[in-house]
Amino acid sequence: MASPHFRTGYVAIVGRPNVGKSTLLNHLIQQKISITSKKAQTTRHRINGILTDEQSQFIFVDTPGFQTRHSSQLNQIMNRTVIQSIREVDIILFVIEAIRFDECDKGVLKLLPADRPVILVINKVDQLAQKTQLLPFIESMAKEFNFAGIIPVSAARGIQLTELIDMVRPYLPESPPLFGEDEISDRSERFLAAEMIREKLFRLMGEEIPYSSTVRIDQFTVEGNLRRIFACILVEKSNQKAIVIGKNGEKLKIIATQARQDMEKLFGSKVYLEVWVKVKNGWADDINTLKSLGYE
Ligand SMILES: Nc1nc2c(ncn2[C@@H]2O[C@H](COP(=O)(O)OP(=O)(O)OP(=O)(O)O)[C@@H](O)[C@H]2O)c(=O)[nH]1
Repeated sequence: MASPHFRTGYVAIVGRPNVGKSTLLNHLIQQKISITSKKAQTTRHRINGILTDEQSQFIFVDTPGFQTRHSSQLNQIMNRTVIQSIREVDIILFVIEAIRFDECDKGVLKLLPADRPVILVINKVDQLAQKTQLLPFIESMAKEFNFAGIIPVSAARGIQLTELIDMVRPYLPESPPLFGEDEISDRSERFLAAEMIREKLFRLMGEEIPYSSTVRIDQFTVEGNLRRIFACILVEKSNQKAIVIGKNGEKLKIIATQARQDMEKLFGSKVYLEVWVKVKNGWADDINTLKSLGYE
């Protein structure tokens, strides 16, 4: 039974691409749901990760990085999703890198609502050569915005994450938990399967493949302890198709094998996975295609 003072609320994690939002979410909820890679802009959908302890339930809304360089429909939709998800939360974690506050960070900060508590999370402190640089940076950041709190962390190393959780807790409204103990994501398995493939794609391809490549699940069936999944990687150009497939299909085989192994762990079942690669010209600017792929 939840205590009468149990707290439950929504927490948004925002910040420009590559500051470590996905890493932070993963470490906070101790589960591999959101996707991280060296490539910016891998998180495209809103993902809810949930952390429940004895006193509270934190429902995290992971948001895509803001895009300022490109102006395709996809980026506009992504920015809209960010703003939308911020409106629905109780508290915002604004993530930046130690000790950097650039124009892109400023742009993100400007979009945050003034009527919501914002905690400044200064990530990657493990990378700091001189820890003495931190205090003056914190002082200068305190002048930029009326933050509810400022905390240096390392998401990757798990430094100060308990302290961050304790800082967030008082801002959640008193309420019983909204999700069951073992629910870690409200995203469907279908979506998570696509994310697994996409992560492998970006990890293996790096800069060779544009971030606008995407994964579509054509068929997802559960047959006893087997999930049968047919997926399709959509690329923009035929030369990219050849790159993804690789010589004798080797690259694609690695992507599919690694994705299948991750899925088997996540779903706790056997997975039969087939992955195809298709060229979809100019899909990033085709609003109807975006909608059919599940972008809001
Ligand atoms: N050294 C160090 N690296 C980190 C830390 N947190 C994240 N990183 C790295 O920073 C890179 C970007 O991390 P992500 O979690 O993908 O960043 P993101 O903000 O979610 O990026 P987008 O999805 O593009 O918006 C990855 O290579 C992470 O391993 C940290 O605390 N220390």
